[in-house]
Amino acid sequence: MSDFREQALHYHSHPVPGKISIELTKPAETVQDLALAYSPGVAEPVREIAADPANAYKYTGKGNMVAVITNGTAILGLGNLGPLASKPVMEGKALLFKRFAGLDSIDIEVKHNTTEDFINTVANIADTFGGINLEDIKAPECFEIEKALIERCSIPVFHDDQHGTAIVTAAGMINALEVQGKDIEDAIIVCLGAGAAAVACMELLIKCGALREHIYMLDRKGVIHTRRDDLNEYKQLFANNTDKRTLQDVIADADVFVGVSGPNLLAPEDLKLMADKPVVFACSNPDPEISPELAHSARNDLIMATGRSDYPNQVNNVLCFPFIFRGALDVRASKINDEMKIAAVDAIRSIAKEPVPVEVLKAAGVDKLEFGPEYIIPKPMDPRLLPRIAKAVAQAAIDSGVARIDMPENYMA
Ligand SMILES: NC(=O)C1=CN([C@@H]2O[C@H](COP(=O)(O)OP(=O)(O)OC[C@H]3O[C@@H](n4cnc5c(N)ncnc54)[C@H](OP(=O)(O)O)[C@@H]3O)[C@@H](O)[C@H]2O)C=CC1
Ligand SMILES: CC(=O)C(=O)O
Ligand SMILES: [Mg+2]
Repeated sequence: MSDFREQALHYHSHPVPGKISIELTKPAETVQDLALAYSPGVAEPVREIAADPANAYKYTGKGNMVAVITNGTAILGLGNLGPLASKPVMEGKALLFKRFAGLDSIDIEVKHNTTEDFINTVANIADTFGGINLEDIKAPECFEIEKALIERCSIPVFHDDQHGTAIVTAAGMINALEVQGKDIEDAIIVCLGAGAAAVACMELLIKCGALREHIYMLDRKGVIHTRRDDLNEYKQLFANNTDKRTLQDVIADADVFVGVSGPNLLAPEDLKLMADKPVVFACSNPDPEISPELAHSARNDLIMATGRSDYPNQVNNVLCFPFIFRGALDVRASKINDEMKIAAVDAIRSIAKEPVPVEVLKAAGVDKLEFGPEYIIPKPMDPRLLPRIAKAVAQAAIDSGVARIDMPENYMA
C-alpha cells in the first residue's frame, strides 16, 4: 500500500470510523433537563411549530443545518460507484460545511430506481433542513432533479458540482485572464466534459462575458457540433457550427482549457498547441486532466489550476459552498439565485488581490502569496472567505427579493 493511501485510510478509520458526529447543544444531565428536552417540555415547541412553521427556525436546528444529498452517480471523477461508496465524499462535504462556515451538515445517500423516485425522496424530507446541497449526481439527470426540487422546496437547493464549481471557476478564470493580459470576451475556450460541472461553468462564464460561439465543448465522442444527432438538450446549447471534431482540432490556438471530465485526458503535445499565455484549469478530482508537473514541463507561459489542495491555484467548489449557504441561510433565502452567485464570484475574486494574512501563509506552508500566476484564487483556509462571501451573498439575496428576514445586526462584523 502506498504511504498516502495508507494515511488516507487510517485518517478515515481512526480514532473512530468516519469524519462527522453529532453534538448536543443543550444540557441533558438532570431530571429537570430531561423534562425540558423531552417529555413533557418538548410538547411546547411542537405546538408552536404546528401553529407557525417558521417557528422551526426558532426552536430546532433547522436553520443551521444543510443536507448533503447524493445518489452516487458521479463521485468526483471516479464515476458511478453507487450511493454507499460516495459516503466518504459526502461526509467530507459535511466536514467542510462545519469547519469553514459553522453549519451543521449531514450526508444522505439515496438508493432509487427512477429520477422521480429520487426527487420525491428528497422533496419529502426537505423541511427538516435549512438547505439542500446536491452532490455528485451525474448529468443529465442532475439538471431535471435540481429544477424539480427548486420548484418543490421552500429552502435553497443547490447542486454544488454545477454552481459551486462554476462560481469558483469563474472567479479564478477572470483573475487568471487578467494576469495573462487577456479579455474574457476574446478568449477561445475549450471545455473537456459536457456534464454537470461543464454546462454550469460555461453558462456562468458566458454570464461573466465569454461568448458562446467562442466555446468548444467536448464529451466522450469528441466536439459537440450542430451536425450531431445524439445530443441531450443541455449539450445542444453548446453545439458549435464547426468542422472541428477532436480535442486537437479545437485546442489549437485556444486561450483557455477547462477540464471537468476525467484523469489524464490532456497530453503535453495538446497543451503545446494552445495560444500564447494560456489558462489551464484541469479540475477533475482526484486526478486532473493533466498533472501540473507535465503541464509546466510542456510550456512556461501558462497559468495552471487543479481541484487539489496539494498544488497552487486550487479551483474547487470548497471555496464556495460553505460560504454561499452560510449567507443564504442567515437571511433565510428561499433560493440561491444568479445575483447571489455573481456576488460570490466577485467576493472570491477580490480577496485574491489583497495581502494574504500570515495565518494563511502558515497553513499553506509558504513564505509569500501574491496575486499572480501561482495565486489567482484564495486558499480554502483563508478566514476572510466566510465573512466576505456570506455577507455579499446575504446582501444579494436581500436586494433580489429572495431573503425572508433582514440582515442580522452586525452581521459578520
Ligand atoms: N474541482 C472541482 O471543484 C470540481 C471538479 N469536478 C470534476 O469534474 C468531473 C466531472 O464531474 P461532473 O460534471 O459532476 O460529472 P458528470 O458525470 O455530470 O459529467 C462528466 C462529463 O465528463 C465527460 N467525460 C468523461 N470522460 C471523458 C473522456 N474520456 N473524454 C471526454 N469527456 C469525458 C462525460 O462525457 P459524456 O457526456 O459523453 O458521458 C460527461 O460529459 C469530475 O472529474 C469531477 O471530479 C466536478 C465538480 C467540482
Ligand atoms: C470537488 C467536487 O465536488 C468534485 O470533484 O465532484
Ligand atoms: Mg462533487
